[in-house]
Amino acid sequence: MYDVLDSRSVLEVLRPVQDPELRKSLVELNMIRNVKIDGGKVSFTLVLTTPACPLREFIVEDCEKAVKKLPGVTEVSVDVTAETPQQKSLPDRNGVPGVKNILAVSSGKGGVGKSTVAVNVAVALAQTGAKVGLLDADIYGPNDPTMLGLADAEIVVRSTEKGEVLEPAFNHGVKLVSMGFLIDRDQPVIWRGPMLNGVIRQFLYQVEWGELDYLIVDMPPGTGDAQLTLTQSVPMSGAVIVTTPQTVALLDSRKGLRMFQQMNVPVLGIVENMSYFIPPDQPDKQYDIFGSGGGSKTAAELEVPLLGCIPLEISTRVGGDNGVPIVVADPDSASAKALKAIALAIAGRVSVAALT
Ligand SMILES: Nc1ncnc2c1ncn2[C@@H]1O[C@H](COP(=O)(O)OP(=O)(O)OP(=O)(O)O)[C@@H](O)[C@H]1O
Repeated sequence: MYDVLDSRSVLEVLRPVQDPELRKSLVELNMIRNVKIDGGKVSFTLVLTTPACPLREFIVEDCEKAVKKLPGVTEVSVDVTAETPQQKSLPDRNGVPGVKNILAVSSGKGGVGKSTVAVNVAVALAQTGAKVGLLDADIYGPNDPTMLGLADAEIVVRSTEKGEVLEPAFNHGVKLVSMGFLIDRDQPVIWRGPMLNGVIRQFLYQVEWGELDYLIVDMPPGTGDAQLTLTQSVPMSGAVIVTTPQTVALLDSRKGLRMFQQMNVPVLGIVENMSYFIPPDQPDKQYDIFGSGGGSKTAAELEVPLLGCIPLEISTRVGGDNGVPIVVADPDSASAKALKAIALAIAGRVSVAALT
């Protein structure tokens, strides 16, 4: 079929290979670059659309199989890198310079594990090599500093030509700015709309976030001022809604979902947390403490994907309290595996939305 083994013939055999999520040719998406031939050895770079690509191995295997079909090929070497696409811009909302995607982690009611999901998803994305920031906008319970092992960190304010800027704290590969760094944890704070508005905008635009693939915003529970400020200020790549299997939590998450939809923020999906309890002394057992199947039912009803279900495990709570998220403390636990899969699913959906 091909007389000579050259970069053109390599690109031609790779042309039918598709990105399974984007359903387009890798060659046409400019994901194959730098093709080199050395005797029978073919090497090239595969540029994925996110370092957290859930189908990385699958795509590499497809490429290798296709190129090995070329006569004369003795070895195929694929160097995998990633370029996360910038989300689509909106005419009425300015993005944050250097930040490619802003994602909200939200919940209809408190205590469902929203911060646990936000922190672990952020760390799991960073573990894949993505550049990640976490903005803790949960003014009523800013737990992210504790969960990320930064309870005693102090935020640095620097004066620059552009005015004062905040330097985020950093741990487990994630940059963090939190209301918790600004308020005295033992003092109740009454936030009025404009004040809250100002702080959220400051956290978006006056923080030295640098280059980020993903800025994850841990929202306060409910559908109040913070949600409005955020969705009206910046273009958002999407929102993830955390719920538990109970009916009340599900009803509340429906409200949250509608709010994002009204603000034209794509809802990437629902995460069901505390889906079932795994006793530490009987890891093969499961108890459906809060019922079962609620997350998938709501997801189906509202026509959004269920991104995953996270069990209730003592080690997840301990990881949060100790500042070592479960995806770091016990990466092989059922919760960590679920959280890592959720992080990859989110990254995959964000790339698809940006490129289609
Ligand atoms: N899957 C889980 N297994 C065990 N414990 C969990 C799990 N998810 C969350 N928790 C624990 O439940 C408590 C509440 O979780 P978290 O703070 O993440 O919820 P939240 O929805 O952000 O709450 P708030 O509305 O107060 O901010 C924490 O102690 C956390 O460690």
